[in-house]
Amino acid sequence: MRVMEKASAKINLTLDVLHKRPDGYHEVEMIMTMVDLADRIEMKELDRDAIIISSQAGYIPLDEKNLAFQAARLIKDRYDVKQGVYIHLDKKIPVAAGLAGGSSDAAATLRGLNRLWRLGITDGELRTLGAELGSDVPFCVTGGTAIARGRGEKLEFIDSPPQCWVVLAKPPINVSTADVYGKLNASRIAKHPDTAAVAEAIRSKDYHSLCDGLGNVLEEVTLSLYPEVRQLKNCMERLGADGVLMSGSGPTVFALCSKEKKAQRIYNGLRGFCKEVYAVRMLTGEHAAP
Ligand SMILES: C[C@@](CO)(OP(=O)(O)O)[C@H](O)COP(=O)(O)OP(=O)(O)OC[C@H]1O[C@@H](n2ccc(N)nc2=O)[C@H](O)[C@@H]1O
Ligand SMILES: Nc1ncnc2c1ncn2[C@@H]1O[C@H](COP(=O)(O)OP(=O)(O)O)[C@@H](O)[C@H]1O
Repeated sequence: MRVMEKASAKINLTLDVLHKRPDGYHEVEMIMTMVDLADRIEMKELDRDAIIISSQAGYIPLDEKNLAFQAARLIKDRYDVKQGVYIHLDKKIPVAAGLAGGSSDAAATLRGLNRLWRLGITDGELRTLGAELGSDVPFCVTGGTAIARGRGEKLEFIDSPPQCWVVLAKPPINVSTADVYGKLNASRIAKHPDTAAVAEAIRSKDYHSLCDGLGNVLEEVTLSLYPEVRQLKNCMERLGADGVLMSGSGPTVFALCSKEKKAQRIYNGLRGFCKEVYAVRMLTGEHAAP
């Protein structure tokens, strides 16, 4: 038997940090949504009890450091599955980019193995399992659009944003999420985004208020460490984007555009000095699941 799963990338439309917690994590409030850029995960039964990972991408770990491996091991241990699995990751989402590529692969692996091994685990239980693998994994299990709280695992699902183009650009630097959170002074954040206002803009399909409300408190850390991320933001603004923001801990920056022509112009304008540029659609309505 063989199953395939799609693992979509997420962007953060808002990302606020309320305070640092005693366990070292940060209490967040953020709006996450999926975009049409995805890895494909193939899972096949193995005739021996092992987890084998392969990928066409040369730059991700293929051992127990891979989040898909960790997801497979977790579900095997928790449900006492004696069968092995071969997992192939067709990577399209840039790595260590702020787009939750690894988290989405882990979530897709949980969904896929639940089907492959007919375990009958509910979506809610898969999200709870996912939280053991990483803060973004529960959202990636279900996809769509959600306000995430806690360390990211407490989810309130909301409507999809209005349909638009999303141009993503990742500068050639690697940013560590732990490092960015570690350098944030949570008690001295200059400007907090208004997540409730952005959620209301989404509910009322008010695209312009959505663009005006974009905000991410981690930008102040990543932009000060890597001036090229600020340059990229400025460049997207000059090229006429309706709204521009860094996703997650970065370094990927995204531009929202309602018009395809404008998205194309931004895409072409960025290609000159950034290798990893994508123009994709926001995933909305029935397409919003990963
Ligand atoms: C910043 C965000 C926004 O969506 O995304 P990315 O930039 O990773 O895509 C997430 O909060 C990242 O989630 P994720 O990448 O799953 O983080 P985890 O593996 O759980 O944690 C990595 C490290 O980040 C820090 N961390 C993470 C989440 C959180 N709420 N507070 C934290 O302080 C901790 O130092 C932790 O050790
Ligand atoms: N399946 C995977 N795909 C991508 N990266 C992975 C995967 N498994 C583990 N990693 C590791 O996780 C780290 C974060 O990757 P990723 O999830 O792409 O970043 P982000 O959380 O910033 O979006 C990288 O250092 C990468 O080596």
